[in-house]
Amino acid sequence: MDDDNRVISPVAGLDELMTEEKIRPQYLSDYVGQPVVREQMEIFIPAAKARGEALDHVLIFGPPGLGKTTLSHIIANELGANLRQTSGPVLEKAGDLAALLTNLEPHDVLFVDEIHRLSPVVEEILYPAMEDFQLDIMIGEGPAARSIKLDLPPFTLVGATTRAGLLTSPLRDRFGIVQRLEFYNVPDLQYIVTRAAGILGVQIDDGGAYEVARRARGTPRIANRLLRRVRDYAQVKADGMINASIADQALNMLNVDQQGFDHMDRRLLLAVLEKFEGGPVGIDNIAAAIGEERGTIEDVLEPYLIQQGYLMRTPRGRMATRLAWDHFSLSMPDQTT
Ligand SMILES: Nc1ncnc2c1ncn2[C@@H]1O[C@H](COP(=O)(O)OP(=O)(O)OP(=O)(O)O)[C@@H](O)[C@H]1O
Ligand SMILES: [Mg+2]
Repeated sequence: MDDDNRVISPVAGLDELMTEEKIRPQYLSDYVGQPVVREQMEIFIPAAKARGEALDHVLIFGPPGLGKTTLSHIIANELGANLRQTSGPVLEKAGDLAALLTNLEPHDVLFVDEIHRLSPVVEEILYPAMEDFQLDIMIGEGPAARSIKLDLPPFTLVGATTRAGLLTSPLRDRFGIVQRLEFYNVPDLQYIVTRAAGILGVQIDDGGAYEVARRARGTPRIANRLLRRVRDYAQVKADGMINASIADQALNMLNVDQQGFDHMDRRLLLAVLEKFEGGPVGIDNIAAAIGEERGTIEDVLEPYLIQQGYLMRTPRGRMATRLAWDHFSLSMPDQTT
């Protein structure tokens, strides 16, 4: 699909996962931005450690690329615990989860990515595991089937999801700590770009880092990816050094506009403006109009447009704001008529 090739797609590409590991912050002190999350975790983690207990279960939600996986790694590092990773769609059978749980050591962190995609049978197993560190599982089939109960070591479940609204409420209620990640501001992204450049050995000045940060859709993953593409450009078209003008030229070439929007963002906004007169228009109609899945629009495309004030969510559907009309130099229809 179109979206996979977006240079500003917040979703990680396969080739990207390796570089991401290299630049992923390891401790809270390198976790830039997210002041609320940091402040809270800097209290909860040492407190649990001092009591010699497992940290309460943590739910992390936020759009792709904002640092959910990173935070889960940091939590394990800060606790000095092992991190076991899995994800909702991978755990097909109750036994898959049971195998993971019974192999945990006390105070380990079990990271379940895409936790909203757990199957109901697996989710059922998770409830007593989270609440009482108990595993309740059926062994065998038919008349010989019996249920067994096992004690589990105290552990911390860290769940990540792009939208908290996708979780069932019994699951959500079992998390003692809920952290919502926000889009990053430009100074924080500039810091992230500069730090990544240092690790990757890329030469960039403040103006260059600022330009990359400003056009990164509030998302560290995009900032780091734009940095790599701008580096290529600087290498071929200049002497390798990234300054504001090189960054600007490279980003223009990549079709990332001054606002950090790319063709997908523009297509969505233009559809709302031109095909639906600015809305309100239902999300399914937008999806049909731009040939994109509803879930992608909700998780990936619109959160940033909403946060930046270009799009609004209303009970009757999505509506473009004046900013959106102005961005495309279109005149807003008179609302009073
Ligand atoms: N707070 C941060 N400070 C510095 N770098 C960050 C921060 N958050 C994320 N990053 C960088 O952004 C990259 C993407 O972050 P991460 O993989 O944690 O996102 P995610 O929220 O798990 O995304 P997805 O929803 O796709 O799983 C990481 O490799 C890391 O380098
Ligand atoms: Mg992740």
